[in-house]
Amino acid sequence: MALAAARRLLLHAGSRLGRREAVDGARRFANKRVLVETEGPAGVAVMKLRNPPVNSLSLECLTEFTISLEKLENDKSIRGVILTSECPGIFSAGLDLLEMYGRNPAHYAEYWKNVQELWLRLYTSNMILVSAINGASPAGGCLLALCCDYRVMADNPKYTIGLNESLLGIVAPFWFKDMYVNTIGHREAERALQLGTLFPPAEALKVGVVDELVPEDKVHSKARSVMAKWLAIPDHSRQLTKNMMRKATADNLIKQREADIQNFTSFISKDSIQKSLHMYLEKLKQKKG
Ligand SMILES: CC/C=C\CC(=O)SCCNC(=O)CCNC(=O)[C@H](O)C(C)(C)COP(=O)(O)OP(=O)(O)OC[C@H]1O[C@@H](n2cnc3c(N)ncnc32)[C@H](O)[C@@H]1OP(=O)(O)O
Repeated sequence: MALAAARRLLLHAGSRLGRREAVDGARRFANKRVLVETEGPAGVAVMKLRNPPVNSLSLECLTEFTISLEKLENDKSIRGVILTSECPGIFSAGLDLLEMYGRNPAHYAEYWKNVQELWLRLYTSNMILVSAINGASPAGGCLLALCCDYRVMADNPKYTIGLNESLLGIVAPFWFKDMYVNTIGHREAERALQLGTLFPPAEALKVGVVDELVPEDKVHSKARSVMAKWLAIPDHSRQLTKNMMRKATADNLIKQREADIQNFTSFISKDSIQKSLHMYLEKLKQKKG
């Protein structure tokens, strides 16, 4: 309830801000955790996640992300979005583990509903989405990138990308899996999901998790030049083609959203799963020394 009210407020405030900025010619709007700039080539917005330290997808971050996308979808002048990060060295650490650990079932259900919402909006967006992956991109971070039409990644061996859920003792839901299969094929997806593989850039390129590697300082310029190529295609034919390719995967979740929320909630509430998450969070802490 409270979140729905916050969402309405943000949308309202955002649209007022958007109008003022259009008058000023400064094409930019921001929530606390997502910055959207529309300077540069006409019709293109750059969306930057800025939820330090690691751009984890907290409930607030997911909500702001979804609202920003909704605003861009409603702005008929925007045809493409470059998705990137403002946090140095991190694209996104994925879903916020603290939203899935030590909370109550109602919270897990609310959180998961918002994860579904963002995924459906991103995956089925009519806009051209290009990700400029400028840092580590595990699990939900990889999910964001996989929703895009093209993925450019910084060629820095310190960065990895992949759906690593099984390393945490949790299981990627069927719609994460479906999108992985759509992107890298059944055999590679099966192996990578079971092993929870986090691919360094060269391997991510080889297996098809990303489309192109470039030196770190070229990620944004490359994303822009890729965008220019995609913008040259007529919107209606590109959009219908995208829809044809993605609809079945999205519909598969749409027809069982409630059951998927129930599944997630009962799975994540299990003592054994909470124990696994606790151990993983401890491991993250210990890593620091
Ligand atoms: C059912 C399907 C569900 C889930 C899908 C998911 O997305 S689950 C999330 C999976 N994500 C991960 O496994 C990533 C875990 N994080 C990391 O590997 C590293 O943090 C990362 C992203 C490589 C960055 O490393 P770095 O050394 O730069 O930072 P550090 O590890 O010290 O982390 C800083 C603080 O952030 C906390 N944190 C990291 N990831 C998350 C996260 N996903 N959710 C919540 N919090 C996260 C980390 O614990 C540190 O916290 P601190 O209090 O400062 O100790």
